[in-house]
Amino acid sequence: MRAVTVPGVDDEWAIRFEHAAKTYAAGSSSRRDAPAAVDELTLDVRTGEVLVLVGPSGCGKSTTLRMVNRLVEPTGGRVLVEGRDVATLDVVELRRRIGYVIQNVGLFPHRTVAQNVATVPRLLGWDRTRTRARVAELLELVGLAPDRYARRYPHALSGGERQRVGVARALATDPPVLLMDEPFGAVDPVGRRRLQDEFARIQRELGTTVMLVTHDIDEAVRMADRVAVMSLGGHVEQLAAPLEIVAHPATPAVADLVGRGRVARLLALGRLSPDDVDAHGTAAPDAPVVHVGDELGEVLDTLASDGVTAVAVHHDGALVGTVTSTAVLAALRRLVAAPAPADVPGR
Ligand SMILES: Nc1ncnc2c1ncn2[C@@H]1O[C@H](COP(=O)(O)OP(=O)(O)OP(=O)(O)O)[C@@H](O)[C@H]1O
Repeated sequence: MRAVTVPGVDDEWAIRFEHAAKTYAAGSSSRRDAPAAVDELTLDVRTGEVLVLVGPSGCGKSTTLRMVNRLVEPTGGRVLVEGRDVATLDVVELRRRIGYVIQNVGLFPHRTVAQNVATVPRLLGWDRTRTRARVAELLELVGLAPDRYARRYPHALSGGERQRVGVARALATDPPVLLMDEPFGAVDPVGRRRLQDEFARIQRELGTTVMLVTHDIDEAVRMADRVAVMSLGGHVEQLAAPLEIVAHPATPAVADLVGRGRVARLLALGRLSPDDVDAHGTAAPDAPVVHVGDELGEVLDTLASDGVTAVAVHHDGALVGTVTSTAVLAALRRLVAAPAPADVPGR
């Protein structure tokens, strides 16, 4: 927990939007303001969580994100980071404390990978030894061997490798907050999945508070601790854990977003629980084994690929029974039927 301690401020959140609003000025041809890109947004991002904003194009996701590092100045309300209203902070200082990763990263083309990653440490006046050590550490962290990559230029990297350099650069000074705008959008689906998994590992390791924007609901439910589904005007339709969003969409707009492919998402998010296990069931001695806590999708895969009716279930190293495909279906139904905990947008 690296939040600045401010008297009277609960440090469980790292970013807070208080009735934050943004109306862009209309073009010169019109005398009227455009409708609000973000209208009265109230939302907390908890310290150490990954909060994903997802929603249709133009609903205000990037505007919301950019109000945090003041690339966009709110026209109403306020945004606080670690207890402080960002409008009161020096913008350069603020941006040094907030990592920012965008699609196509924007690496400096005439600087090497190492020089790109060292951008903020150099601005902060770190000495050469400390900077070099940090660059090597970060490249290792994002899976780019320093001796192979440090001296290369961005044009000699794949899209995925460039994106990794962008993440390393954003993390150079271990910022408490990281903003990511479609960070994996330009990477092919397989590379994208790998980057998402690796980034999740890095985030867990560092405990950074992350706000990530995507229009891809699958990316949202895979990456997020909580998902905020937005509609036009930065309106939060639902704010909840990924499973909750998929199992219990709160509004028709959310239902629409998660509707297609919902069962596949439930299979990826739901876990095998002791309730799904038949304690008296028997499986062939050489039957494959699954574990309590495995993804339901993995369990179903095992059942399907081995052509068996039941597989053995282990829990804490011991055989506890068997599970069948019927039980997996029952588990899915239970997920959808379970009563939804109250979702209060913004908290
Ligand atoms: N600089 C700007 N000047 C005027 N209008 C803008 C500006 N930036 C964004 N907008 C408008 O504000 C609204 C919200 O845009 P924003 O980029 O925040 O949406 P988004 O949800 O991130 O969209 P996308 O998924 O397409 O990137 C849109 O109607 C957009 O046209």
